[in-house]
Amino acid sequence: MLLQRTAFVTGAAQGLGKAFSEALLEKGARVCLTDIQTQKGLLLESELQKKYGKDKCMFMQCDVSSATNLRKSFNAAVSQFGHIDLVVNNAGIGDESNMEKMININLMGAIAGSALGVEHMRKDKGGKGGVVINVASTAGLIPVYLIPSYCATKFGLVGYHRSCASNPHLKEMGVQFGCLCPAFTDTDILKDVLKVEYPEEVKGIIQQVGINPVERVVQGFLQLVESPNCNGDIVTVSAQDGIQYQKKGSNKWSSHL
Ligand SMILES: NC(=O)C1=CN([C@@H]2O[C@H](COP(=O)(O)OP(=O)(O)OC[C@H]3O[C@@H](n4cnc5c(N)ncnc54)[C@H](O)[C@@H]3O)[C@@H](O)[C@H]2O)C=CC1
Ligand SMILES: CC/C=C\C[C@H](O)/C=C/C=C\C=C\C=C\C(=O)[C@@H](O)C/C=C\CCC(=O)O
Repeated sequence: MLLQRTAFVTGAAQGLGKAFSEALLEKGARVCLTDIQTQKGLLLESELQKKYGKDKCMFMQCDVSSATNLRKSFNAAVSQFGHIDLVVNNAGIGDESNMEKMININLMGAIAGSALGVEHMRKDKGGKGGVVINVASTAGLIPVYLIPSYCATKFGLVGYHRSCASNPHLKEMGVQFGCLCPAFTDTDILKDVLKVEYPEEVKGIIQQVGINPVERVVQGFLQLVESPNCNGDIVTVSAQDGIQYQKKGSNKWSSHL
């Protein structure tokens, strides 16, 4: 299913973005890795090119909070690979002390990435169709009083996902929107969550909720992108409940798609 597909992944230098990219390469896809961290990204590019082949991946420095930067990176990826058919808007931060920056990256960056994805992929304007995956969070589905601004960005992103997925013109565009909502996962972003006003309370919640291993989130991600029809779907991944799906238009969660 992923063989011959070409993905554009933001925030791919480490954490979940790196793990999603490696999983896609493992399945035979080509990946344009992008991140604001140039050195880490270039090191990863060389490591992955050795493992999967030079023509399988490339790294581009890209700050998702700059629409111009994102557009240039999309164009470079298309020049290199010919087309893009999977966009993974994954870049994100958890800095409650800098609300504006967080909105620009977590929400505006994902919206800009989604819009560019649609522009490049839509069949009715010469594209080949494809899928946009927005990486939100369970903190985009349930309120968490300790991280309200982060929640606002992720609730916003879930709302954007649901709205885009309900566009009746998507069929002629050949584009689908899927949304991944992990709960706490073992990556560097968890360091940010401990910088909030009541870190002990966050630790208490994390202790109750548990921490996902990255591999479990990758499993949820792959199930979403490999689904023949993921449009409007939301996949949550948590240490407590594992992988759960909500199909478009349903308010029920189930353990299979
Ligand atoms: N780890 C967790 O507990 C959870 C994470 N998420 C989401 O998963 C996504 C990935 O985060 P993690 O891998 O966990 O964290 P991470 O901190 O390990 O990775 C985030 C990546 O985004 C990049 N990034 C930051 N600002 C950027 C910008 N302006 N432009 C481009 N790239 C930028 C960073 O350089 C880094 O490589 C984020 O959207 C996060 O909100 C969602 C739910 C749970
Ligand atoms: C700066 C943010 C960085 C990472 C956050 C990440 O995106 C993940 C957040 C995920 C989940 C948060 C869950 C929070 C849950 C709650 O606050 C409570 O509603 C649940 C409290 C206890 C759970 C025990 C129970 O199920 O009853």
